[in-house]
Formats: sequence, C-alpha cells, structure tokens
Amino acid sequence: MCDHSDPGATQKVNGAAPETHVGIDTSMSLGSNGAPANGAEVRRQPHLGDTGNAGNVQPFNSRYSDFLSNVSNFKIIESTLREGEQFANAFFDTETKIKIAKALDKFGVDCIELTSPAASEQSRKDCEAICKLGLKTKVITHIRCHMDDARIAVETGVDGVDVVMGTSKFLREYSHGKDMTYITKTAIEVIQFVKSKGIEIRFSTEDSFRSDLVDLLSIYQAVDKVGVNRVGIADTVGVANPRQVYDLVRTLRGVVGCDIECHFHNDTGCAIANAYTALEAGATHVDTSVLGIGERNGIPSLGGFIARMYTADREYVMSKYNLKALREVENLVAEAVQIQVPFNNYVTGYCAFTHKAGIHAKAILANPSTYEIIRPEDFGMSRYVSIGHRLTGWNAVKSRCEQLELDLTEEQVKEATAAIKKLADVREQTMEDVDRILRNYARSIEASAA
Ligand SMILES: CC(=O)SCCNC(=O)CCNC(=O)[C@H](O)C(C)(C)COP(=O)(O)OP(=O)(O)OC[C@H]1O[C@@H](n2cnc3c(N)ncnc32)[C@H](O)[C@@H]1OP(=O)(O)O
Ligand SMILES: O=C(O)CCC(=O)C(=O)O
Ligand SMILES: [Zn+2]
Repeated sequence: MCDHSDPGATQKVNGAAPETHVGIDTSMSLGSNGAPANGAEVRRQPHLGDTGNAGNVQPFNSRYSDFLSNVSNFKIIESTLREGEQFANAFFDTETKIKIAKALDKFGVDCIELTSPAASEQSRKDCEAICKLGLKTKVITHIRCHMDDARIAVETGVDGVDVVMGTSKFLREYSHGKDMTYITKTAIEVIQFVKSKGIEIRFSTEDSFRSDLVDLLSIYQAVDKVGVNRVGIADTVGVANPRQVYDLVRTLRGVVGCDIECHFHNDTGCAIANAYTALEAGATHVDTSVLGIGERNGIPSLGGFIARMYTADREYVMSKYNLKALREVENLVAEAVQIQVPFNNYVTGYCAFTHKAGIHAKAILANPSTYEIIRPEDFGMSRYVSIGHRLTGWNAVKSRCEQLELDLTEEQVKEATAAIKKLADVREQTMEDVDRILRNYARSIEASAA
C-alpha cells in the first residue's frame, strides 16, 4: 500500500549524464506505482554544457559573505522514533523500531532520537535494545526537565539526552506551572547530572517563539555556562516564519558558544523553510522525521529537508548521506503507520520527476536541468515524460518514435502528434494506444510509398 515507485504509463527518460536512456511508457494511472510496464529504451546524446541539475550554474547558493551559515555543515537529529511516535497513527513495536533505526543508520543520519524511557516500561526496554544495536548514528533519548526522567535515561545506554521544558506563558501556566527561576535551577541540575555520567546533553525551550526573548536568552546563557552540549529552539505550534527564525537563531548565536538545534512544526507550512533559515543563521542541528510524521501534522520530513539541502550543497549532502536509501526508509515508515506516501512527496512522490506539457518535455529531453533541480538518479529514481494526452508536443512524440524505431520525418511526426492529440481530447491515451497510433501511422506511410 505504501509503494511509491515511479509512475507507470509515461515515457521514462534518464538523461543527465552521457550515454543516457529514454524509456517510454505512456498511460498515467495514479493507481499503478510499479516501474513502467513498457520501458523500451533509446539513447540520447549528452547535451553540451549540461552542468547537472544542482551544479554551480544556479544563482541561489548561499553567499560567501554569509559567515554564520551552516548550510554546508549541518547535522540531522532524526526523530521518527520520538516525535514520529507522537503521530496519531503511530504504534511501533520493538521489531519495527529496530528496523527503522537500522534504516535511518543506513541513510546516515547523525543522531536518532527515541521516545522517553519514562513513557512506559516497553519504551525503556526498546531504548536499551536500540542502544545495543551498535549503530554508527548516535542514539539520543528525549525527556522532561526532571531528575526522575534523567535518572532513568542515563541508565539506558544512550549517547545523549535531549531535555525540554516549556517556557511560554501558555505552558508555564497550563502545562507544568513552573516559573523561570525554577526552570533554570532544574535545568542546571539535570544538565550537571547527565554530564556527570559522561553523556551528551541538550536543553531546549518548548514553544520558544511564544516565549519572552529575555527569558530565553537568560536561560540559554545559564545552561551554556554549565557546559550543555546543545541548546534547542522549538516552534512547538508551528507559528514561526523564516524571518522570525533567522532573527532568533542569529541572536542566540551571539549569546551561546554551544551547538544550536532547531525543531519546527508544520502547522502553517513553514517547517522546512524555517529549518533551512535556522541553518543560515547559525544553527547546527535540525530535527526531522520520516515523511514528517509527528504531533498533529508533524515536522520537516527527512526527504523534504534533504531535498532542500541537496539543492544548496549537493556535494556535502551526497558525500554524507546515502540518498538511495531514502525510499526504503519512507516505505518502511509508511507501512508501519499505515499511510500512503503522498503523490507529491519530495523526491520520491509518484510524479516528482514526471514531465507532461509539451514545452517541458522538449526541453527535458534536450537537457534535464531545464526543468529539474534534483537529479533523480542521485536518489535512485527515474525521470518520465508523459505523452498520451492533449498537452503533448511533437518533440516528445518524436522521442517515442525513435524508441519504436519508426523512421518518420518531422512533418510526419507532427501529423502523428495531431492524431494523438485529437484522440486525447476525448480521453487520456495509454502507452499501448499511443504506440498503436504511431505504428499504424508509420505503416500507412509505408503502404502509400510502396
Ligand atoms: C512538545 C513535545 O512533544 S514534548 C515531548 C512529549 N513527549 C511525551 O509526552 C512523552 C510521552 N509522555 C508520557 O508518557 C507521559 O506524559 C509522562 C510519562 C511523560 C508523564 O506522565 P504523567 O506523570 O502521567 O503526567 P501527564 O502526562 O498527565 O502530565 C505531564 C506532567 O509532566 C509535567 N511536565 C510537562 N512538561 C514538562 C517538562 N517539560 N518538564 C518537566 N515536567 C513537565 C506536567 O506538569 C505534568 O506534571 P503533573 O503530573 O505534576 O501534572
Ligand atoms: O525538544 C524539543 O526541542 C522539541 C520538543 C517538541 O517536540 C516540540 O516542542 O514540538
Ligand atoms: Zn515537536
């Protein structure tokens, strides 16, 4: 149910590198997610001056003058097994958690964050089991700012503990009822205790963007002074916009020496943009979850965040992360939480690399960089050109003729294209329909020439 491989029924075109292929398949059924049924392939010539989709021709790379930016030097705290477990549909048994942890390790995330061991006896056991897997990724757990939780956490074998406490007026009044003096004192106690066990510690303020700036900076400064490894900013309700994020992170960067982690909810659609902006302003770590699952409508998806970062610094992202492992971990999580991967998912969505309109198709066939900023092959994906519809053009049809080894002149291809469009005005044409039209047309030309 969660398979989200390439769309069938379109023309398959792999073409950024020399010696690339064009495969064709023209029906466009959203139900079928398998590889194209009819993948006849033809060669296309490499395009001179094809610098690749995310090469240095694009003008939006970060500026050298942007000395604060960590866009080319960031870490991912992957929270599918913590924030993701807070998604309404999520129930991860031990086996599933282990599979997800291993898949994230294979992808190469820097840290995985696990549900608090104080949540339940099974959560504690699962945390211990994942710590024993010997993963390359750091294993971190996430707890309240409370000594009882900290004592349980340090016994699990984790590499790090993420501590959080609400600082907004809302949470101080209606969640835990504690004032800033109490919060600061407890935070310092928890940090010193966790550090005394030789374990990494992060302190985060929940609902940071609705907290008082002076309160925030004071507590961050206090925890930095006692040697916290990271501080965290959390947009718990998804209220922040990129400009506000930039201002807060940049201000904080001037106040603490430790690393800065950021956590953004997606209630108002800014989560990935906010994460990117936080890195530009000097944050070092970003929280993600696979497919963005989490409380309500979640946080930045691992795939979406990676797509953004790849576009900013392809070399860094490709050298650090195993991008071809993205699809596997998405499928795993989608199945575990019983959802479909969205049709428009970043990178792996059903039609993320499908080009339809004739104008696009022509240019894509000449050079994929015209209409793609991500190279599908970097993620183990394929490119498609859809031709069995009325928006098609003769250039796309010509490429199919070449695949079918039909020797037609430009004028003849144009005439065949008109025939396809006429029929496609009535209904979408499948690949078989298009091939039949083209073959019949070629036969009729041959017959009239004989
Ligand atoms: C924004 C976020 O996503 S933060 C992470 C959320 N994660 C979780 O909640 C983990 C799963 N949670 C649980 O299993 C449970 O809520 C537990 C074990 C943590 C606590 O359970 P309970 O003791 O039954 O308390 P309950 O959940 O009803 O209320 C939360 C308690 O934590 C307190 N609390 C809330 N936030 C914090 C905090 N950041 N630090 C310390 N204490 C806190 C509240 O005041 C309340 O205390 P109370 O028992 O004196 O009323
Ligand atoms: O610990 C954090 O920084 C974030 C906690 C959280 O999930 C949130 O505030 O939404
Ligand atoms: Zn959250």
